[in-house]
Amino acid sequence: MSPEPRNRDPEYCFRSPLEDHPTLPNRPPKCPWKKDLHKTEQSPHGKWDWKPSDGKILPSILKAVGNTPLVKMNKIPKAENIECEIYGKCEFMNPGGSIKERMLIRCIEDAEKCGTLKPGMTIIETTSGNTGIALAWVCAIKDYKCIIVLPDKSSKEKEDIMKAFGATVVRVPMGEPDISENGKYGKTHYLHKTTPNSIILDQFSNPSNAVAHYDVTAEEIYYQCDGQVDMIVIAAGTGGTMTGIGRKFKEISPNTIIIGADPYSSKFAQPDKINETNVKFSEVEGIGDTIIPTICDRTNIDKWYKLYDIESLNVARRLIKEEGLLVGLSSGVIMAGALKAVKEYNLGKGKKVVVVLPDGTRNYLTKFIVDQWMEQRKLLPAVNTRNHWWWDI
Ligand SMILES: N[C@@H](CCSC[C@H](N)C(=O)O)C(=O)O
Repeated sequence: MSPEPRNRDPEYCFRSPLEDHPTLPNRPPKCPWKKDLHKTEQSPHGKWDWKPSDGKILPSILKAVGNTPLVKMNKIPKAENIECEIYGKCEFMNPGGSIKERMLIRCIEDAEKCGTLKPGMTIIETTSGNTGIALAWVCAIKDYKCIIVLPDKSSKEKEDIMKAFGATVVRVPMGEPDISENGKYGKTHYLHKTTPNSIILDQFSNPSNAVAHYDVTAEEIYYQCDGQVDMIVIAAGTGGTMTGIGRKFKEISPNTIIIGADPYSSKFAQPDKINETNVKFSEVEGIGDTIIPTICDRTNIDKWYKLYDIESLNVARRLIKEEGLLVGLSSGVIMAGALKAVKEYNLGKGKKVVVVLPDGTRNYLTKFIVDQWMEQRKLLPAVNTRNHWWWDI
């Protein structure tokens, strides 16, 4: 199905381009991928020796990554008068709990092959959490040291999981300019400069991120749907999933409609004017940004939808309550975008829609699943269940 790829030669070895001063990871990409490249010459991507589990005993938990279930949704489509099939790609069922694991293993293995990552080194990364969990998890298994730079918006649940794997977690405040001393990229840069024998994998610029989804996640979806995928709905944080899945599908299934879902306050969506809003903050973690990371290729997105937290978080709660899918915040954005898209595109009986569900409820046990948390943020109407006389004063 896919073209035979080139061998990964040293010129493709990625090094985070650290200068003396921190810079934003939104440099122009160097990847030569173009829509019809695979028809004329070999893919620029290296082939990954990735073997999915055969269902027998695994040599380590790392081999349990991927092959996540694709699950039919039943009640939500019915309640919304939607006739097409909607399937959730359950990335929260990866062993570390998110979509970040294939790509993290790929980044590590590529760095090991290139010799930029050697035994005993310390890996430093800034993350909204899921990449950090995946990294801390792989480091625990492979005996690397790990320092995670985590914005204070990210949940305590995520921090605790990383610490359980043995990572050091350094919190940075929101609102600091990203490349300032206390900003997420500035702090990461400083820690790298001052930690001997350290490396930054740089998920925002590292092509191995997108290529993992191109080589594996996209192929899984195509296989699970027997080659009929009419629509895929995804979001972007680094843009790795979007780039990898988008590029592979434009090659193997060019009629698949690719939809991007983006929370208000983020600036990924196109055209730019649909991002215009007074909303400055979203509770959603892990997707959305105001810079477009180096690896993010938005050219394969056919249409973007913007979502408010009130709709996304309530849809995330419905995914749990009505479909039994223990999803996280960003899944609500993507599913809310999917509901709008299938209606607007008028997808009828027999059409197949895949909604990528990036992480799970475990990361947000104190957040959107708690009624009071939702009510405090006016995301759910506050109900006077105790009949307080002063309620409406
Ligand atoms: N700009 C956002 C999202 C970054 S994407 C990171 C990725 N999802 C991760 O798990 O690290 C932010 O910084 O919060």
